[in-house]
Amino acid sequence: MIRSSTAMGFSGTDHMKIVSGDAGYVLQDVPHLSDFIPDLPTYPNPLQHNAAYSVVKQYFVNVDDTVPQKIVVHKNSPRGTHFRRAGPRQKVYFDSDDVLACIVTCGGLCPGLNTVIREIVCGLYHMYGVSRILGIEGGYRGFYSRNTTPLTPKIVNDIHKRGGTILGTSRGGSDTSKIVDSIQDRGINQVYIIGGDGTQKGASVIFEEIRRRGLKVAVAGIPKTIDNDIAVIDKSFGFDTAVEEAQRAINAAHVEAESIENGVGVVKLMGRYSGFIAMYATLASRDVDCCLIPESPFYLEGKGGLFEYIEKRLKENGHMVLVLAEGAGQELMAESMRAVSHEDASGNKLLLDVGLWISQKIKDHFTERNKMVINLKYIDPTYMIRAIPSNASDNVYCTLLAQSAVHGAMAGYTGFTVGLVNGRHTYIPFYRVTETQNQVVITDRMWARLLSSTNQPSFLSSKDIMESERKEEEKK
Ligand SMILES: Nc1ncnc2c1ncn2[C@@H]1O[C@H](COP(=O)(O)OP(=O)(O)O)[C@@H](O)[C@H]1O
Ligand SMILES: O=P(O)(O)OC[C@H]1O[C@](O)(COP(=O)(O)O)[C@@H](O)[C@@H]1O
Ligand SMILES: [Mg+2]
Repeated sequence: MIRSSTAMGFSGTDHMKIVSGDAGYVLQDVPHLSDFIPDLPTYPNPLQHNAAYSVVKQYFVNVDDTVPQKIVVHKNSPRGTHFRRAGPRQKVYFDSDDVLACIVTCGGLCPGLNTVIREIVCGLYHMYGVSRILGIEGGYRGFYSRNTTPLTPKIVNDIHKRGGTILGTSRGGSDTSKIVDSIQDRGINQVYIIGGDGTQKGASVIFEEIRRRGLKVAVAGIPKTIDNDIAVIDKSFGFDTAVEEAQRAINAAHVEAESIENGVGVVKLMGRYSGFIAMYATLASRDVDCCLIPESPFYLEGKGGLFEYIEKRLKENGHMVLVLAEGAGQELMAESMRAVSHEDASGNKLLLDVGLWISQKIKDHFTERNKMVINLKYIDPTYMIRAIPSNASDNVYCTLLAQSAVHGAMAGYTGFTVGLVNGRHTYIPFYRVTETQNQVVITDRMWARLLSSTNQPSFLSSKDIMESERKEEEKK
């Protein structure tokens, strides 16, 4: 039995809605329009008359269905945190003719953005009969500085075959009250926000302001991050595509390196704070001798250092390939360059180019010491990877995310991000995806698999291991 408990009150940005049950069951629920607007009318879900869906047994999701965050459990361990299962509900809180939806894309590009836009438009239109959908151009600031563009299934028909976002995007410029004024003035009542961690923080404050004003407007986030750095969810869309495309750069580096004497191929991949793309691209390739990520500190000189390892690999194998995430070695580099730190328009730290820096360091080391002649080739495929359309599996994933968002908003849920948790689509409250970042845990099995596949040094002292374990403990 589920006992509705404690923190149903909403306060400031801590709008937590928590339901607890027997055996340590906790549901971190998402807000609903009826939480702050009384006596809202409901309507039967139009899908029940849809020829395709009406024949599906149990098509509508049971209102009590929830998905556990942890699926590995022990006999006596508490059941732990759960999220509301995504999907169509029997009752909806919007009459389709009254819906005016809008879609905005914010932050950096990511393969699959256009697919999500397409499937929100087609989902609203074909499943719910909603035909008034606006595109907000150029990210958050487009709400108040640009005209809107109408979106129909015809207009978005083949956009999933193109990279980028047809709506344009931007960093910075998220003026919450101007955005909500624009939503209110235009009569928009469903807002679909596609973007990364920064965007979801923006979506959360937009939702807060909408709730404060008591507007019947559903706010749904669709998490976008090529870096896979969004917490809670299994994986972000575009990540698979990025790992696949990164193989082309790694292959090129490998071909170059093995064709010349003492060839060293260096490839820099995306990953500001999280090295998932570098880690998975390395594991997939098998041509990589060393992978460096932000989560795992490393050093260059001396015993167990990178230079010693490169020399060893060149002597053993005649060539080597190094893959690094853009956020790797930032502290090491800042120390050696005494660099001043800068930020982009969204407040993200602007990184120094670790690829160029490390390439120069490697060249200097081998030429200055007159150790051996090396031939180093540096490849930075960042924007070539980011700009491609999503692959087949990401296309399917984007479709399901978009449809989950549409079902959630139509059912009156708001202030949520859609996400895959243990293979099931869920609605996650904003605060859970914005409070921490998803990072590679260097004391987990996956990083151990990588170390054993490349045979690179771990560069870790026992102090580093303890520090990593402490950080993980803090997150729990
Ligand atoms: N803490 C925040 N509060 C409100 N808006 C934010 C916040 N952080 C970022 N944003 C806004 O979200 C948008 C995208 O953020 P950015 O960090 O550039 O990309 P991403 O969403 O991909 O992480 C920008 O318009 C930015 O102003
Ligand atoms: O050149 P830009 O647009 O600032 O983007 C660079 C950043 O965008 C990313 O690809 C993704 O970052 P966001 O998720 O914050 O958009 C990072 O890996 C990279 O540091
Ligand atoms: Mg970000």
